[in-house]
Amino acid sequence: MIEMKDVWKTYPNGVMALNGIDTYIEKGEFVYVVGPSGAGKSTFIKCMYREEKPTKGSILIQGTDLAKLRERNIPKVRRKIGVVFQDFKLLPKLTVFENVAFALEVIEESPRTIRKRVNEVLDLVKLRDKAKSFPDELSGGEQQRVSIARSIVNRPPVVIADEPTGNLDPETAWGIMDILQEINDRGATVVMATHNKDIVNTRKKRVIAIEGGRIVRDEQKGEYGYEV
Ligand SMILES: Nc1ncnc2c1ncn2[C@@H]1O[C@H](COP(=O)(O)OP(=O)(O)OP(=O)(O)O)[C@@H](O)[C@H]1O
Repeated sequence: MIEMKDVWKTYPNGVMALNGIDTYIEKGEFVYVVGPSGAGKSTFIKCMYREEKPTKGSILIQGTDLAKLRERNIPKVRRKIGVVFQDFKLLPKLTVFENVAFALEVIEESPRTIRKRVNEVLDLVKLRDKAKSFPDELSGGEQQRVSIARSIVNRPPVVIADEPTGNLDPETAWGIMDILQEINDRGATVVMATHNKDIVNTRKKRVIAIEGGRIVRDEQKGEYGYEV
């Protein structure tokens, strides 16, 4: 499903953020990416949806090499990948419904399909009653649920989340994990970078630990493994 082969990333300022990453993530897996601050987790995640282009190596997602992708083909591949951010990145002037619908409008789905799909995902994240609200009228947890709804409305086979619970209190964070689990149960592959020790140690999954831009540990049902 996702295969990284000898992936290196050096930023223009000379920082070597990834130093030879090799990994394979199977369809339907749920993977935590952990490691100290500055280890390269975000860079790893960003390369996975071609927000950053690796300096060397290949990243195959369903057979497409993201490292070789031409700029004009990026949007098409991004549709296969839902992305969830720590800071939600909702459009403040659009309602909840409009924020989620946006991804479908871009690909010119019919208004009927848009209404149906948006309502479906808003039901999944339990926010149908907030469809007409604006992001600043919602709590942090609700905003993150909108952002998850937006990430899956295209039905991508892969959902990538970079510290999705980083801005949320512990109880709200668990609610977000329940939704990501539901998405995984419905068949999507989920890759999530996190500093949340409790979540990793409670919801045992595959853990990939990155330090100094290298994978230093890769365990099924792994532990967080760092002090917080
Ligand atoms: N756009 C950039 N330009 C230059 N250097 C960068 C850039 N983004 C990240 N870096 C550097 O690359 C290294 C890896 O950063 P990255 O954000 O991937 O780490 P991280 O593990 O996600 O950290 P954190 O847990 O603090 O979010 C760090 O040294 C960081 O300073």
